[in-house]
Amino acid sequence: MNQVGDVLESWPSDLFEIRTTSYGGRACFATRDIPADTEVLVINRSLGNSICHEFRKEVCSSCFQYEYGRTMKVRLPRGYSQIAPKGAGLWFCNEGCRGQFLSQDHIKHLVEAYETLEQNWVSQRSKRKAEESAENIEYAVEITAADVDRAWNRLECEWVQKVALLKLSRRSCFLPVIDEAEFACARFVTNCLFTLLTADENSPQILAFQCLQSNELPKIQKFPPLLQLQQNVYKTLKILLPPFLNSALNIEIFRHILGSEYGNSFGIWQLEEDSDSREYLGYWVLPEASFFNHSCAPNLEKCRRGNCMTFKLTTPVHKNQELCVDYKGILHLPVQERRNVLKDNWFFDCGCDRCLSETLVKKA
Ligand SMILES: C[S@@+](CC[C@H](N)C(=O)[O-])C[C@H]1O[C@@H](n2cnc3c(N)ncnc32)[C@H](O)[C@@H]1O
Repeated sequence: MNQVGDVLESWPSDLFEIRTTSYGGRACFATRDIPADTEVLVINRSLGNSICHEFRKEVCSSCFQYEYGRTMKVRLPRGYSQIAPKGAGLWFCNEGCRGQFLSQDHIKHLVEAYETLEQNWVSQRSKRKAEESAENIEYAVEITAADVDRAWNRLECEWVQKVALLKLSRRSCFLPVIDEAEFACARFVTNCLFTLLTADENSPQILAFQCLQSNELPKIQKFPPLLQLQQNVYKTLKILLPPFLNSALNIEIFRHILGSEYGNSFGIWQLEEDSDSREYLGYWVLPEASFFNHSCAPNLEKCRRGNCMTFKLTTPVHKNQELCVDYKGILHLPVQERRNVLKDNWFFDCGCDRCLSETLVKKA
């Protein structure tokens, strides 16, 4: 994986740079005095996104518009009926959004891949019902890094190599029956592979992605069934993805996509409502925005406009001051509760100035 130095060469903003901190890995620091309300970063393309299963017909696949439970009106145009007779699980709020989505280079490969996953999802319906009631798996108490590596090595040696020797028509016997979470995850990884194949490999987005911190181990330790979920998704994609996207799929990239997703994704929230009543529609990964650390006294606010995300200063900052966001909407909580939320969800002990000063006051 790349070093941050490579990312900085083509960094999209000259207002801040990435440096290593003493308390929490890398973070972003202002390169000059900057006034309040400045947008320090604007991102127009995600590495990948995932819409929660229950919202997939109700959220625009292009701008994430959500209209209070109404199914989106616009589907793929007639010209796509050959490669995507079931509509590839894509819904749009209007033809402009559909046009924008379909205008991406090589988009037919993504549509074809989504359609294949969609057809598999529908065809497994009856098997899924039978499996759901049969499931009763026990998991080890504490999984180690070596356990995770071993599980993937086993999959590579015993499953990938065996399936690769089979004729295409025989491979479907080795398809796992997947559930909603696995289906959504398969679409997310497909979306990421598409971006990795079609974006400029020297773009800040791709270079930043390669440097993202992975939280694979703490996440699997906290939710052991995830390892099985990931392997089911990998098997599904290895068998079903058409050649263009399959050419980019290997275990290393797959683990990095999911490992980095766990600590670096941003929620996609309904826009029209306030923060107490808005729906959580899904999430997306924005690698260039993933070097902002959390602070319980942040100076940046995130704002989504359609499929564009901006990071704007809420106060003026001085040269060398750190630029931070609030990861979880927890600023109103007492210090120990904030720290528990961050530890449970993001696996870190918050080292921000506010936590340090409030903890010291408590101890004094
Ligand atoms: C989105 S990344 C931010 C960039 C990260 N520091 C890096 O080097 O890639 C989130 C991770 O940064 C670290 N981090 C962010 N905010 C922190 C804080 N307030 N205190 C300690 N660690 C923090 C944690 O390891 C967290 O999982």
